[in-house]
Amino acid sequence: MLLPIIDISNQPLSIDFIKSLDLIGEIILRIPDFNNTSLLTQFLETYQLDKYWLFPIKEIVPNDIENIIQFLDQGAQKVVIPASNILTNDSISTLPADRLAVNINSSELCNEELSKKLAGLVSGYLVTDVDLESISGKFFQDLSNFIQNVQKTSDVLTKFGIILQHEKSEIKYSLNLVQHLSTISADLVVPIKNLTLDSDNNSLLSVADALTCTLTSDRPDGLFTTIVVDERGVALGVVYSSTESVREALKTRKGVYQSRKRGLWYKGATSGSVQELKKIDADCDGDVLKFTVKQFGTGFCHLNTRTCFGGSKGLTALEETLQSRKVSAPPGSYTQRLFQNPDLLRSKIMEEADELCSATTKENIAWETADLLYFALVKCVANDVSLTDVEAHLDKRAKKVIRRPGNAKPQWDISAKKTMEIDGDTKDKQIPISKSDTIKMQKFKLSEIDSIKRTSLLKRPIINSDDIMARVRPIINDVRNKGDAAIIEYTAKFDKVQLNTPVISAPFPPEAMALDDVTRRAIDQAYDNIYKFHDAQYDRSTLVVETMPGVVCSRFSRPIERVGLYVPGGTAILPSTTLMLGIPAKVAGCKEIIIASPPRKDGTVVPEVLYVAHKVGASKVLLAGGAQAVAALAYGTESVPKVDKICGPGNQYVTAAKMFAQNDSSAMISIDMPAGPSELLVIADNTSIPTYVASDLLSQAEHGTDSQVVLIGVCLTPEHLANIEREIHEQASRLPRVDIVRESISKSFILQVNNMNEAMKFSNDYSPEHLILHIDDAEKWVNAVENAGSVFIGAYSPESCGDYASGTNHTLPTYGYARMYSGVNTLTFLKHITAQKLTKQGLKDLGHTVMRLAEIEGLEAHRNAVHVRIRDLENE
Ligand SMILES: NC(=O)c1ccc[n+]([C@@H]2O[C@H](COP(=O)([O-])OP(=O)(O)OC[C@H]3O[C@@H](n4cnc5c(N)ncnc54)[C@H](O)[C@@H]3O)[C@@H](O)[C@H]2O)c1
Ligand SMILES: N[C@H](CO)Cc1c[nH]c[nH+]1
Ligand SMILES: [Zn+2]
Repeated sequence: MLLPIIDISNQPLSIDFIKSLDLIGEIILRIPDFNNTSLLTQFLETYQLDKYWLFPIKEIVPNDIENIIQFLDQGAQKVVIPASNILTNDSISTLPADRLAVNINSSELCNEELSKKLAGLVSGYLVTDVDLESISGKFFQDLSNFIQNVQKTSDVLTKFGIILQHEKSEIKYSLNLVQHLSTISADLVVPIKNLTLDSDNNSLLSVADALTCTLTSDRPDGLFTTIVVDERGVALGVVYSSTESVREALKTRKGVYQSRKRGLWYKGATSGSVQELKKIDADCDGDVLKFTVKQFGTGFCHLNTRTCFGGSKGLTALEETLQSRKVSAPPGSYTQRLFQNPDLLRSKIMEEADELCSATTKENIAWETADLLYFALVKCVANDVSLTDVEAHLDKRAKKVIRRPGNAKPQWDISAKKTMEIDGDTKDKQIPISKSDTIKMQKFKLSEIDSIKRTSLLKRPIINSDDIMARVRPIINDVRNKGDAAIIEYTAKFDKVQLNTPVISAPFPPEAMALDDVTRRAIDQAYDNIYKFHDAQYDRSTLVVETMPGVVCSRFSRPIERVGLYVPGGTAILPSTTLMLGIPAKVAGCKEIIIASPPRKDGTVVPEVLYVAHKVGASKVLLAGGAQAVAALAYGTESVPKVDKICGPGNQYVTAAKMFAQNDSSAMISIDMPAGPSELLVIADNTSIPTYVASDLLSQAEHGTDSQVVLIGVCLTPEHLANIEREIHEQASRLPRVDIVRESISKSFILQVNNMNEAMKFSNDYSPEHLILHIDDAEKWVNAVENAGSVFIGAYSPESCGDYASGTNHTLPTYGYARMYSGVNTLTFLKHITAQKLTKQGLKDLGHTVMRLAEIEGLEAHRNAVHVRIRDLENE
C-alpha cells in the first residue's frame, strides 16, 4: 500500500497520473485548511478519487470539525492532524479513531509518552521532516520502537508512512512502513518528482515502479503472484505480474499480466473477455498482488466460465441469471414477466418484505430473505443497477461519521400507529402502502459515473421485440385472412368494445362531431397554426438544374396517394395527433386519408377526432387500434382500403405492426418512423424556474408508464435542485394520472453536469424526442443541437405548446431515432420524382462518359443505347 502525497494547489495535475496513483494506493491530499474548502471540493469533483486522506497545512480549530465530518462522510479515509493539536483540542478527540491520523516529526519518535497517549486515539501515523540524505539506522530504530509501542497499547489497525524530503523542503513520497520496516532504505523510495513529470507515459511507468519496488517475490523468476478478483471481491483466478505488466495495466487501466510462457498478456485481447482495472493492492507481507477488475465477456477462465474455480454461486449467480433474462428469456419466464410488469414487481417486493417481517424461525427467515433479495435484484437489474453499485453504497454508509436516527417514515411507523390506536384514533389503522412515497427521479453526477453507466443512461428501456412480434404476427395474419371480422374480434378482445361495423365513411354525421364553442375555437386555432407552418414547408416549384450544357435535370414532388393515419387512443384520446398527421397530409394533397383510432367504450369515435378528420378531408375513420388497425391499413379489408403509407405514433404493438408491414414486400407499404413512448430532455441551469421545469417534465411523464423524462442540471446549486425535486413531487401528487407519473418518473433520471458543453454532448448522444432549454441565453445554444425531434427555447416555450397548437408537429422520432429521422412534416406525405432532358449536343458531350462507364460495368446494352444515337448524330 502506497501513500503518495499530492498538493492540491499544484493544479492542474494530469488525470491519468492521479488515476494511476489512485489505482495503487491511498492518496494523501495536502490541503491548506478546513476553513475554505472550495478548492478541495473542486479537486475531489475533478479527480473522483477512490481512497484518499486529507492532510491540512494549518492546525485544526474547533470550527473546522463540522467540515471535517462532512468530508469524512463524503468518503475521505482519514484526516491527518499534528500530534500536539490532537492532544490539546478536545473536539478532535470526538472524531472516530479509525478516521484520524497524526503527523509527527522524527524527533518525536523516541517520545514514548506521546506514543502511549496517541495509541487508540488515531489509526495512522505520518512521520514528517525526514531528510532522505541523512536517513540513518537510528531513524529506523526509533521508528521501529515507536511502532511497537503503538501496537502494544492499541488494537486499532494502524497505518504508518514516512514523508521523505529529498531536495530541500520539497515533499516527496511516502511509503507504508508496517511491512517493510526491516528492509526500508532510501533506494526503495521513489521521489514524487519522478512521478509528476507530466502526463505522458513515462510518469505512469514510474507509478508502477513505485509499487513493485516495495514488493518482494518469492519466485525464482521474480514474478509476483497475482490474485484477480471482481469488484465484489470474488476470486476470478490466479496469474503473475511483473513491473512491466503493472506498467501496462496502469497505462491502459485494463487487466494486463505476465504470462510465464508468452510474456506480456493483455487479458481478453483475443477472446474479447477484457477487464477494466479498478484497483491494485499488495498483500500484508508484500509478495502477492491483488487486481480488482470489472470482468467483461464470458468470464476470466479460458474454459469460458466466470472464474477459474467454476461457475458463480449465490447472489453473483442470481445477478448473472437476471442479466441474461433481461437480454433474452425462455418463453414463459417469470423473471421476464416481472421486468415487463413493474406493478407486479412492486407488489411482490412489498409482499416478500411483509412475509420476512412475519418470519420467526431461522429457516423461515432465510427463506423469506432469499425471496426478497430475488425480487429486489430484479428491480436492480431492470434498472441497470448492479450488486457492485449496491455494495458501494453500503461501503460508503459504513464510512459515515454521522448516523441517521433510523426512525421509520410515518406511514411505516408501527409503534406510532399503535400509540394512535391506544389513544382511540383508529381512523387510519391500516398502514398505507407507499402511495405517499416521494415521487422522484434517480440522480447521477456525470463526473461520478463511468462510461458504461453513461452508455446505459443513454439507452431507452429494452423492448423485447421478439416477444412483441410474436404477439403481433398472428393478429396481422388474422386480419389478412378474415378481414373485418378479425378487426371486430380483436377490438372486442383488447378494447372491450363490440363493433357492428369497423368503419365510418365521410360525410360524417354532424351530430357525431358536434363540439362546444370553446373546444371548436381551440381546435380551429391549433389547426390554423399547424396548417400555416406545414404549408410553408411545401415548395411546390420544380427544381431545374442544367448540369452541363444541353443536360437539364429536374425534380418535382407528388403527394402519396393513399395514407393511413394512426391516432393513439389507449390511455389518452389524442385529437391533437389527428391534427398533426391530417394537416400535413392535406397540405401535401394526399387523395385518400384514412384515420384509424381505438373506439370509445360505447363504440363511437371521439367527436374531436371526427371533427378534425372532417376538417382535413379524411374519407374514412377506422374504429380500431393496435396491430389490427395497422394490418387493416396495410393489407386492406372489405371496408378498409389498403393505403400506401402508414404514419403516426402508438404503443409497442402499433410500432411492431408498422415495422412488420414495412418489411413485408407483399404489403407494398412504407411508414413514417418508429415513434414510440414519449420522451423529454430538459437542460436547466440556476436561472430556470423550478415550477416550470417540473411542470414540463411531468407533462411528458404523464403520457404512459413507459415515457422517459431526463433533467440535465447544469451546475445546479443543491438548493435549486432540491426545489425542482420538491416541485416534481408536489405537482405530480396532484395530477389525476399520478399513478402513471409515479412509475415513469421513477424510471427517469436527473444528471448533474458541470457545464453546458457536457449538457449538450449528453443531449445530442441521447437524441431526445423533445428538448427544452431552460437556460440562460437559450437561443445561443440552439446551434449546438445536433440530434433532437423538436426544440423548445427558453422558459416560456413549454413542450405542451408544440404538442397542441404552436404549429410544429408532435409526431416525432423517439428511442434515439432522432439521430437519423425527422419528425412528421409535409415532406412525409410527398415523394419526389426526378426528370431529365438532353439536347443532341448534350448527349454528344456526355455520351462518351456514359459509354465508358457502361463498358467498365460490362453492361453492353447500356453502352449501345448511347452508341446508336451518337453514331447517328455524328453522321448528321
Ligand atoms: N412519439 C409521438 O409523437 C407520440 C405522440 C402521441 C403519443 N405517443 C405515444 O403513443 C403511445 C400510445 O399508446 P396507447 O397504448 O395509449 O395507445 P395505442 O392506440 O397506441 O394502443 C392501444 C391499442 O393497443 C392494443 N393493445 C393493447 N393491449 C394489447 C395487447 N396485450 N396485445 C395486443 N394489442 C394490445 C389495443 O388494440 C389498443 O387499441 C404512448 O406510448 C404515447 O407516449 C407518442
Ligand atoms: N407529447 C406527445 C408526443 O410525444 C404528443 C401529445 C399528444 N397530446 C399531448 N401530447
Ligand atoms: Zn405530450
